[in-house]
Amino acid sequence: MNRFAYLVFGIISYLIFFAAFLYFIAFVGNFPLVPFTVDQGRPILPVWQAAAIDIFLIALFGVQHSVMARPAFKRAWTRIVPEPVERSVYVLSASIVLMLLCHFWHPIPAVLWDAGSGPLAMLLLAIFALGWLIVLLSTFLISHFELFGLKQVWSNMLGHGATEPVFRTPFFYRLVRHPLYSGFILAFWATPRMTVGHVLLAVGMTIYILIAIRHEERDLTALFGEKYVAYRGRVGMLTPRLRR
Ligand SMILES: C[S@@+](CC[C@H](N)C(=O)[O-])C[C@H]1O[C@@H](n2cnc3c(N)ncnc32)[C@H](O)[C@@H]1O
Repeated sequence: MNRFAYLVFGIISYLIFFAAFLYFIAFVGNFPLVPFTVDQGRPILPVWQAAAIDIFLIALFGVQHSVMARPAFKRAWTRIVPEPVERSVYVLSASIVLMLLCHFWHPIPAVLWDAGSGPLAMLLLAIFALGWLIVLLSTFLISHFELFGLKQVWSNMLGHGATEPVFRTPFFYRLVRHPLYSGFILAFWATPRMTVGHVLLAVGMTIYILIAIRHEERDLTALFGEKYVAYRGRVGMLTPRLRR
């Protein structure tokens, strides 16, 4: 019974994540498909008031992601939360924090650049789309269903134990160590019309990504040892390394 309940919980968490992810693409891209976007929806507040709220939301996102992903937190947390659903609880928490960010975000409308609607704007939109595509593809390259907790609840349903983490370097991962984060950075920065609010989101998320990489690489080095150290030595972090 528990196994089935965990599986249902895992599937529901995954579906909520997917809806939040699609919403977030529309939010960053300012698509009028959703009520709140980075530049539209909430009333315009004085700049410092809006900036304080937005920075708090980015920090909340960063803290949730960083703290709940650490091995020490997971060890303590799985004394309360059953191990098979630990990742699904993480995914659900991350989705809730992402939706809070989208819902309470306050635009700061001053424009920093505007490429209009010509070829440059098209190019920036294409880079934006490419960024999200890289994010999605990267999740499949390192194991989409494990990253989002479905593999864990399914293995548990079949009565298998937890699987050991596997070090993978397919495709993009041969060029850069963090393609998923590179994709996010492209998606945050590539916009035909950059406002102060949007640049705050892009800067905040880029800082978060740089901090996340530090923590993630420390954990990966502890987990995979020399193999990861060698990989780090030969492959660039967010952009391919130019050979001499
Ligand atoms: C949100 S994903 C981001 C992956 C990577 N940082 C990127 O930007 O493509 C984070 C998870 O991927 C795992 N991970 C990162 N690089 C990996 C690799 N080369 N092989 C297997 N797992 C990896 C980390 O341990 C972590 O659980």
